[in-house]
Amino acid sequence: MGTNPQTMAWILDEYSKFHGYSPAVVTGKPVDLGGSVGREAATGRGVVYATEALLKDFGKHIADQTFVIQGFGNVGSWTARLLCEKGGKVLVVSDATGAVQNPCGIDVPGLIRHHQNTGGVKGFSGCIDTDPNSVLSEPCDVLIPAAIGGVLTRENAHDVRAKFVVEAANHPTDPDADEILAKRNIIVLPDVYANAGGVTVSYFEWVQNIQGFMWEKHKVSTTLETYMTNAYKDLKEVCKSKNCSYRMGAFCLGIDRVARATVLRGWGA
Ligand SMILES: NC(=O)C1=CN([C@@H]2O[C@H](COP(=O)(O)OP(=O)(O)OC[C@H]3O[C@@H](n4cnc5c(N)ncnc54)[C@H](O)[C@@H]3O)[C@@H](O)[C@H]2O)C=CC1
Ligand SMILES: O=C(O)CCC(=O)C(=O)O
Repeated sequence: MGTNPQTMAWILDEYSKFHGYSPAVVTGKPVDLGGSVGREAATGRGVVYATEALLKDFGKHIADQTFVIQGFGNVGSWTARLLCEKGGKVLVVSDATGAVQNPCGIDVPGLIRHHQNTGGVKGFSGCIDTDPNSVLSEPCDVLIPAAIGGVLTRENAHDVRAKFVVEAANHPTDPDADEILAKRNIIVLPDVYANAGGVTVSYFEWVQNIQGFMWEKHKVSTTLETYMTNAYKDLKEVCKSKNCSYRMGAFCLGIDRVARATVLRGWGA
């Protein structure tokens, strides 16, 4: 958060001054300096693939759902843009400058232009300004926190009026809120899966850097879609077999993979 490809270019440059040109040492670089095409959009794109997989499982589609998004930086704006392209209706968007609302669906490309011109979402002419403090309790099908951590707490989890929470930000839901949302049958898709599109394309960037062979945009997007869709299937299977939440399932899956690799290396008891 608060960084961009320019920041990663400085890290690359500083490291390379001491160790020689080493593009694979940092990811999220500008494409002109060995970054991957598609990395900028990757986290939002991954959030959308994850949301699509979740909704499909519940017999729903992005095109018939409404969305509220907190945060309109890299992750929030790409998520909004791609949801909109798939026919989803984004009702409310907020950022550090304020919040905007349009019950008929926000013109996301217009909001992106307004954001580029003014540095925030506040005052966008296609919407009405609304209270940023009530964003998490706005009625919608899917609530997407895509800003800072710790925003869903025991103080406000009772007020959430979404059916699904897709964690695009890192740890937006604290453990108390997680419990409250579960009791209220609100499905939470955890950050460890939902926002993994970013780190996945960072992995693709690293692969491209060490191979010295850059991929085309289509390959990045389609490979990411395969990873996110397969990961959802694996996650769902664990949740079913253990009768647990998506968060618990994701942790079980991750820990089990590390444990298996550890035992295979001869570290077993
Ligand atoms: N950029 C990436 O590839 C990934 C980012 N994430 C997580 O996603 C979240 C967002 O990251 P980015 O979009 O990259 O950051 P960013 O710096 O591009 O954007 C952050 C956004 O949050 C807004 N914001 C800050 N404080 C706020 C508040 N109190 N209420 C509402 N909005 C607020 C800012 O105005 C801005 O729109 C962070 O939690 C980050 O850790 C997770 C995985 C990958
Ligand atoms: O790009 C990466 O390697 C990590 C991105 C990520 O997961 C984050 O910003 O939290």
